[in-house]
Amino acid sequence: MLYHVRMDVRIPHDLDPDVRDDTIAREKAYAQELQRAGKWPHLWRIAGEYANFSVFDVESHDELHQLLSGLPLFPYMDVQVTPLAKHPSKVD
Ligand SMILES: O=C(O)C[C@H]1C=CC(=O)O1
Repeated sequence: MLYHVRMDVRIPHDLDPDVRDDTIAREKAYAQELQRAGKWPHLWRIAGEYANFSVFDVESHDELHQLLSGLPLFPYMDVQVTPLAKHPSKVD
């Protein structure tokens, strides 16, 4: 199942810089692990924003929720999920 996900990162300005840097480093490692596993096939920066458009390829809503809620930056993100269905005009 494919899901389009928009993540807007909103790290509080008063967060300890060491905590911020560690969280961002752990986020990168986690994101790259999921990409290598084929679960996160698209990750694009939204130009001019601390936000991304992503596509996740997972088995279920529950798996998506588990992966998203495991993001180290999850407490500092607004996340919008859109389930994707096949378009009837798409050429395979
Ligand atoms: O920077 C972001 O868009 C947030 C998040 C998504 C992947 C990652 O490494 O950080």
